[in-house]
Amino acid sequence: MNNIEEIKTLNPYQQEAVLDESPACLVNANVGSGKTTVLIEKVRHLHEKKQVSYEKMVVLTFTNKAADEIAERLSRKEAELTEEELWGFGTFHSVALRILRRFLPEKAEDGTKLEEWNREFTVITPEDEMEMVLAIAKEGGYKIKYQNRLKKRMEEDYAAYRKGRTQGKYKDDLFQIFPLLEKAKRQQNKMSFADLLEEGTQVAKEQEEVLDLKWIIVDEVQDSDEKQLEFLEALKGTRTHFFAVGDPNQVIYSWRGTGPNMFFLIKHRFGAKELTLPVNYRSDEVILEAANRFLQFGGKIEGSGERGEKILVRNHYDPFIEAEYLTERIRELHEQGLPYREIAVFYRVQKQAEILEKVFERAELPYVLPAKQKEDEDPVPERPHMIREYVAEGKLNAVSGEHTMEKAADIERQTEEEDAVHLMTLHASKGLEFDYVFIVGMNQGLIPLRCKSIEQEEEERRLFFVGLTRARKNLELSYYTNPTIPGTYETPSNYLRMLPEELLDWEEKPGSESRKANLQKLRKDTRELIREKKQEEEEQKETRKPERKGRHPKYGEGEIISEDEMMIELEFPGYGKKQFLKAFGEVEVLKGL
Ligand SMILES: Nc1ncnc2c1ncn2[C@@H]1O[C@H](COP(=O)(O)OP(=O)(O)OP(=O)(O)O)[C@@H](O)[C@H]1O
Repeated sequence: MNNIEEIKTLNPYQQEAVLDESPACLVNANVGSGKTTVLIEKVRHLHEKKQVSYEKMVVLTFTNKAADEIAERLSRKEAELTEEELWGFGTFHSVALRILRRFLPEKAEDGTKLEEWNREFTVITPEDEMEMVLAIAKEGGYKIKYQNRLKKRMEEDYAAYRKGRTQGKYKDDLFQIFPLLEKAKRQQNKMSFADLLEEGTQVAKEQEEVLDLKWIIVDEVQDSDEKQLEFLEALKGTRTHFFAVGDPNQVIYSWRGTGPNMFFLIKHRFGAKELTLPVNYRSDEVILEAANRFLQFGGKIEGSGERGEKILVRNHYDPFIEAEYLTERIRELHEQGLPYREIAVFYRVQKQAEILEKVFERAELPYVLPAKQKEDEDPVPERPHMIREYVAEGKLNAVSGEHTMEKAADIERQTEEEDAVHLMTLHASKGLEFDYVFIVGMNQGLIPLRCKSIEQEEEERRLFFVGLTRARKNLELSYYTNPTIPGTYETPSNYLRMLPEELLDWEEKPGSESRKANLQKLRKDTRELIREKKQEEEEQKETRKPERKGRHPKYGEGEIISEDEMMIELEFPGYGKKQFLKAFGEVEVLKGL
């Protein structure tokens, strides 16, 4: 299908977005409304109909996976597309990196070390940067307090230093080390992720005329932070068109400068016209009605009108029992014809995967985890979200900073081919879709996590919204009676109560009717237990032998505790238990007492 035919299959809102040519346009899109579809069709339309060459476009995505998907779809139509042509297609960091590789000075031929970066720089991870700080401290005899928390301190304090702060809250030498670190990174030609973006912004500003971009297109713009915004502004010349799609309801990485407001900030910064994509093509009405309860911006999400099945809510004793249940349930679904790859299990914290993995492995149930998912999706949201794109896909090579399109496509194909259940955190589920979605651990204190602020609470709600809206047809939510993750309450999540009851098939619901019934049963059982116990005591009284006593010439009177043909044992006040051979006849058994 050529681009014109494909545009005809789009709905009028999508078509308007694809064809829009205003200098700046922001598409406020609902979840699952075809953002990716629009973005790809727009790029193709500009190229095929408007003769804009790919080199004059920058198409920024939030993950390498999304960038690869676009590049792959374009390559399918135009086999001879080169990586050079698509230099501007990628994440913010990878595009910044390519700009730097192109425009930074070349390495000095005579090998003299420069005080500035050259284009052969290597990219370092936050861990590498921390090692550099420790080396500088050791060499110069600088003091750093709380070294076990250095990584976190670096994130906060180094960012603050870059903004001009000269002293941190602890009385040590960390802020004196920062200028030395800056110098060392340049001398050693090493760049961190933050350097990539900052330096890339600088160079883009200087080279704006050379780049001469016709279009900047941004996906998931709601997740951009201040630094990324600066990069966009640096790239944009006076004649560059700006087109971005995003959904303020899906902001889930807001701890570093991003926030639901970013979407509206961008609109004003770029003086953008606003378009909408209201129709969700992904999920059935039951799922959308549930999702509507968690919508923070905009009106209702419109859907296809297909009703769908009720959302199952299930209670399991603990994560282990739950994992066993999931194994059986997933097997059952698979036997009914659902491919494993259409089933996903989402959880709030990475640790929850351990039990699932163990049980699935033992049961030989095929499953996959995201390529490289780790601490950045921890419950405590405090990592720079630029790391997310690096870690989420694991494709940005930390040394060269490059990722090849072929390799990425290979990885993609492999995952596509594998028929396996997807296990992932709610964070990692963003942008994906599955027929059947399980969200486990729906206990208060886990989903949502305990929050310290209203902003965090709102973000937790958006995160759950993202999770819910990944499902096309079926959703199953579950909570534990006996949760094992610290900080989790035994009560079901308030989010479950926020869902309209008529949409739910809630088994063992400890609310209203069944709760009353449970209480009544508990009372009845307890009464029965008490009655049984009393009866037992009565019976024991009846069968108990009357107390028997004996007398010993030395120890006096005592109680007979036990006796057989040979021995007799008595307990004497003040002397304790004593045993005697009956044959010696020392004990006189007292009758009738
Ligand atoms: N015009 C259309 N007709 C039919 N199906 C469509 C149309 N547009 C998009 N879709 C389908 O709807 C689903 C969601 O589309 P897409 O993934 O592009 O949405 P999205 O807005 O990027 O989602 P998210 O908000 O989760 O990031 C996909 O399965 C896509 O194929």
